Formats: sequence, structure tokens, C-alpha cells
Amino acid sequence: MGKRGRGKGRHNNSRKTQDDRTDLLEKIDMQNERLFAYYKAQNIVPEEEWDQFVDTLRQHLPTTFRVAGSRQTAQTLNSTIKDVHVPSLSNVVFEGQKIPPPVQIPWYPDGLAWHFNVPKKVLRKSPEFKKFHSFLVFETEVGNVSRQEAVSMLPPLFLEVEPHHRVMDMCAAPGSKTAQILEALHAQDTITSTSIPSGLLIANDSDNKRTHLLIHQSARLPSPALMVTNLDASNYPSIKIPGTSRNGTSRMETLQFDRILCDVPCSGDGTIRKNMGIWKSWLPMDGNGLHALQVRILQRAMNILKDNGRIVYSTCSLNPVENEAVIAEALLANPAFELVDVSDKLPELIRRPGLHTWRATGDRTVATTFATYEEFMASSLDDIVKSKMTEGHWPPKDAEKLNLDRCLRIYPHLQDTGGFFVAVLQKSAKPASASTNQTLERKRDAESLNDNDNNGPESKRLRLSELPSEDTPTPVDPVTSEVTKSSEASQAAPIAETTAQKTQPEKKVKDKSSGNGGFKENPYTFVSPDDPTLRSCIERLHINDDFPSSNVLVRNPEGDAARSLYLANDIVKTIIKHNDYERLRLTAAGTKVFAKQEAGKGTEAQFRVLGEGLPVVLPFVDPASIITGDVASLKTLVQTYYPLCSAFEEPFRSIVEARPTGSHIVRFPLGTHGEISLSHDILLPIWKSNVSLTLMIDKKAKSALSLRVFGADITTVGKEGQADASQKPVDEVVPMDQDIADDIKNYCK
Ligand SMILES: C[S@@+](CC[C@H](N)C(=O)[O-])C[C@H]1O[C@@H](n2cnc3c(N)ncnc32)[C@H](O)[C@@H]1O
Repeated sequence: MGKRGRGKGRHNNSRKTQDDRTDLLEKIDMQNERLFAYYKAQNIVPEEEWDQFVDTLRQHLPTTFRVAGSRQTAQTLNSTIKDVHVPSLSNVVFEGQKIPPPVQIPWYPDGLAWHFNVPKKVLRKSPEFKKFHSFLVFETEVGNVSRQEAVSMLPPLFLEVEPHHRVMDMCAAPGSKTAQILEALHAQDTITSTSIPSGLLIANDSDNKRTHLLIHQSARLPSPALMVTNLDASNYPSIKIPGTSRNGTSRMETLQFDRILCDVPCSGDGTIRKNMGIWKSWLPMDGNGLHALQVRILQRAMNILKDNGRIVYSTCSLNPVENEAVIAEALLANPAFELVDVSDKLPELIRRPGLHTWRATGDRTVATTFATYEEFMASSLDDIVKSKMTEGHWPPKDAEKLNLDRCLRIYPHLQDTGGFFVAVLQKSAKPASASTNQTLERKRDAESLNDNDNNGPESKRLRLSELPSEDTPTPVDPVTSEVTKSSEASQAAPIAETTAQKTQPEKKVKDKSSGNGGFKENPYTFVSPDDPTLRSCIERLHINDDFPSSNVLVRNPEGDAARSLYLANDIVKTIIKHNDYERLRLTAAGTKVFAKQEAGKGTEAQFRVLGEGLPVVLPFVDPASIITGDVASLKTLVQTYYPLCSAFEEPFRSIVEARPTGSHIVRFPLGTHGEISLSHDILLPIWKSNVSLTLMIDKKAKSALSLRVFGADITTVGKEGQADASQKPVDEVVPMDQDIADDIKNYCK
């Protein structure tokens, strides 16, 4: 749950929030002469479209959502929306007006994303929309639906992630794009079981609190391939993994990524339709001030990308200083990279090309904008203002050669969305060509201009040469597999930083984490495959020998299986084994599969399989050990907390009575059972005590299951709170990257 609307009176509060929001929309003066003057000067839209562009900025943004989860799960839920909900919403008339049903976003693959624009009071009062709304609320809470601004769904689509890819999401929180990337890594999952992809996703954010939001979000799609780190992306340390040199000797190498997402912190003016405060606060300095960090993050991504790998750079800002200027500066410094022409991808997406010319300014009134840095420096503006700008804020001399038109600009009036910018960059494996040599010359020109003392203080210039480099692989001791001390010292910036971090961990950590305090997480430690607790889980649940028991970890330095057991895939295991977790500020790794269940007095505690862990474990479980259930038993388990075994009908009753106490798995097979029909098998973990059973999934998952199977929330909590939940606006259910004003206020500026 987000920070809003907890506890008593939540329902009234959330309604109040909605009303306040509508009032705000009406009251706020959606006028900002600086913003208009700035964007008119950029020529971002043709003169004849300007009024339509501004009118759209002033309109409320429609609700958009994406059906999440693996391919199979998503398709099944999408069919429910298409075949059950949309027909029931197609003839709704409210206060004499026909209300349009949700429609699919035309460019989103497989029709899995939806758009609807319905006044709040319709959601509250129309029985059909109320039901649909409840469905969205519950499915969002369990992660089958992701409420996400349409344009924010774009970057992961252009990233084209495959299950074997090593992927880095550099600025990941709160995690809506991380979830999309995870789904792509897990494309091979089935509706009941999770694959163990060979790939990797490192989701990173420099804000410690927000990494926890990220962990919460990604718990909706548990993955053994996920790691979460809490570092400054512009200075991300190199990750070491063992490799082999050309002559066959083993050595440590730097991990390089196939795909990197740089969804960088930005001024966020593309979100003005949701974040109305931007109307009042917008200044050109918002973007100017972020430019250098944005370049440094992109540069770092370029350094850790594999040959032929791909980077997607994106912002929810329309400002060329945060967009084309960043791309141009990074391309000039990295001739091996080029912008990818993606004009044939997502053909239904209406986009405009990136700009080759723009006019930056340091003048807060935006009375003047400047075509070039030289023009700006020759102006009568104050020296302090001048010192805050760099040449990189302006277009380079022959910007056309960089193909900046291959960038994508998404304007709100084109398809009723937020404003957005995306650039797709590819690293070629070829040496620099004649044209890239020219680029190098331009870079040298640019650097020599930077060296001119009249061009502002040295500290304000981006020193590209200071960025960490990945060139030197680190030899490894063939016996111990450890990095030798001397080679460690020879690594440029990342290692220097590590050494500093080791000697003064607290201080350094504080400096780097934007005031979030020291790093207090516990390390992950692998347990022995022969660990008695692990062996007991494996035996009791009839898990076969293919289960990767050497990839099971715990979260304490001693390696004690005290509370929870996690499962990681091979690459996550390798990274954990060969890198200092404090240096990586490793916040999460792998997925939790088993947890300790305290038993009653005098009974020994056992471990149980978790709801979120079951899909990962299931492919290894002996099918004969799985109990077959019936819909009546499922209903009893959903309705009651601890139903007695004797409350169930035969044959389920005798089967469970014959089972030992502890963790078991029940399969409810697909098919029609009286009035209830299951479109696929449902597998759930249960706990059997001496006389009763418990369904071991959390209450939100139970409510969503109930709503899906029985058409209503028949859980105890649901019966008490359904009215409350169904009234809760869907946009208050989960934080959305473009939806929380705080996100923009606190983190994107
Ligand atoms: C636009 S938001 C990212 C939204 C996210 N990709 C999503 O789709 O949910 C930018 C994020 O960058 C993070 N951030 C800011 N500076 C950073 C840095 N130097 N390194 C890494 N992350 C940073 C912020 O904490 C914020 O969460």
C-alpha cells in the first residue's frame, strides 16, 4: 500500500483526495509564460499544432494499465477483460450520457495495455464500472495488473530483452519498468510455474528508501534472476565474474551487460497533466541542472555495455537539454555507439523525430534563449548564470551527423498521453570508422573549447576522462580464484572507490546515497546443499534432485537457515560469490522460496513453501505428492482462516487427514465444477496442523483469487472491507512512476 489512505476513514479520505484533485485541476492556473516561451523557442511542434498541444497539457490524463505477468498469465487475464468486462461496460449510460468502455492501446504488443477516461463519479456510482474497478484494484494489488502511464511502458519495449540477457536498470525505482523487464526475462514461464532464466536483472536506485519500494514491486513477479542494488548509477562499480582468457587461463572479468535501461532522473515536465504543481514551478534550470548527471549516468552505462549491446535512454521531460543534448554529448565521447533507427517498431505509436537544433538558456525569465554556447557566453547575462551552463547544453556543431532525429519524442496531443523521450543506442563491435573518426575530432574540438579559461569554471565541466573505464580485465589467481591485490589496485575509479569504502564504510556510504544513511543490510550467504533444514524442505515437499539446492541462500553472515531461504540463478550466485555485498550495496537477491513456520506448543518448527516461492519450486515437485482439491474445498479455504479437516467433503477430507502436519501443495484442476469454471489449474500452498488446514497466501492474493474464481471477495477480510476497497481509486493502489507527485518533486528534480 502506498503512503496514502490507511486505517479508519480511509474510504472517506480517498474520496476526499479525488475531490481535492478535481478541485485542484479546476483551480490551478494552468499558465506558465516561461514554459510556453521556452518550448515555443524549441519549435517542438509546428505552429499550427501549438494550441492543441497546450490544450492537451491542461486536460486530465486518462487512466492506463497493463496486464502484467508472464505471457500465458497475462493472456488469460486479458481475455477476461476483453470477453467479460468490456462487453458489460459497453452500454453504460450515466446521467444520460453514454460512457465509453476501456479500449486497448493500439501500439502495445498483444493488446495487453488499456486506456479509459471515465469521470470518478462514474467509477463510484455505475454498478458495472464499480465492479470493473474492484477487479482492477485487486488484480493490481497482487501484481497481475500494472497501473502505469502509457508512455512509461515504452522503454522496456525498445530494450527487447530476452531470457538469457544480462540487464541493468540503472535508475529503477519505483519499478514499473523493472517489472516489465522481469516479465521479458520470464517470457518462458507458464501459468503455474516460473522458469529459472539464465539471464540477470540488476535493478539499481541511488535512493535507499526507494530501493525498498522496488523490492516490494518486484515481489509481484518473484525471480531468481533479480538483484537490487543501492548505488549512484553515474559511478556504478565494476562487477567481477570469473572468465577465461584467450590462452585458456582463468581470470576475473568485468561483467558486461546486453541491455541497459537509463530511465534517468529528470525535470518531469512531460508529466504536467498529472503533476499540476509543475505549472507553477517550472524553470529552465530544472533541466539545466540535471544535464551533467544524466550524461554521467549514460556514460557509465556505455562503459559497462557489451559489444552489440543496447541502451535505452528515456525521460519524462520534453526538454532537449535533458534529451538530445545528453545523447549528443555521450555519442561524441563514445564513437562506438550510434542511435538505432526504430521507425519500423511499434508502427501504431505516433512519434516525432528528435531535434537537431534547440535553444538553451540560463535566463530564468526565458526572455532570451540562445542558439549556441558562444552566443550565450557573449550575452550580457550574469557571470554566475554563465558559470552554471556548459557547451554540452547546446547542440554540437554538426548535430545531423549524430542522427538525433532517430530519437523519439512523444507529445501529449498525439495520442492523449504524457510527454516522453526515448533514444535507443547500440554499441557496434567494429573499430571506429571514418565517420566516427570525424566524431572524435568533434569531441576534441569540444574538449579544446572546454579548455578555454573563459568558458566557465573547471568544476562545472563534465570531465569525461574521469569516468570509470572497463578496459582492463583483472587477472585471477588460478588456485584461489581470487583477484590479486595488485591487479585490484590497477582498476581505475571503481576500485579506488571500493578501497575508500572499505576503510571508511559509514562515511563514504552516507556521501553516496543522497542522505539516506549507512548501508545496514545483511549479507546473502549460500547454504550447503546438505544443510539439514534445506534437506528437510526438499524431502517433505518431494522435491527432486534437479532442484538447484546449491543456489539456496540465507540472509545472515553465518549461513544459518534461521528464517527464510532464497533461491538464486547461476549468474546471481556467481556475482554474490565474487563481489563484496557492501561495495555493491546489495539490497535484495533472488527470490524467497521457503520460510519458517512456528508450530504449536511442543511441536518442532518446520519450513513451508511460500505462495510466491511455489511457482519456482513447482517444476521440481513430484506430481504424485500434490493433493487434488475440488472447488468446494477451495471455497472453504478461501472463506475461513483455519477450517477443520472435518469441514471438508470427501475425498479431499480423507486425503488431507492422512497427510502429516506441515507444508503441502494442492492442485485445483481446470474445468467446470457446477457454476464455477476454472480456465486453468490453480496450485496453492497449504499448511496442515493437527486438525485444521490453512491456505498459505497473503490476504490480498486471497481476495484477488476469490474475485477471479467466485466473482466476489468472499474472504473474511473482503467481506468486512470490500466496500472500502472497491471505492478506493485505482490510482491509489500502487505507486506509479508518473503518478506520485512526490516522485517528481523529491526524486526527479
Ligand atoms: C524517473 S525515476 C525512475 C522511474 C523508474 N525507472 C520506473 O519506471 O519506475 C528516476 C529514479 O532515479 C533515481 N536516481 C536519482 N539519481 C540517481 C543516481 N545518481 N543513480 C541512480 N539512481 C538515481 C531516483 O531515486 C528515481 O527513483
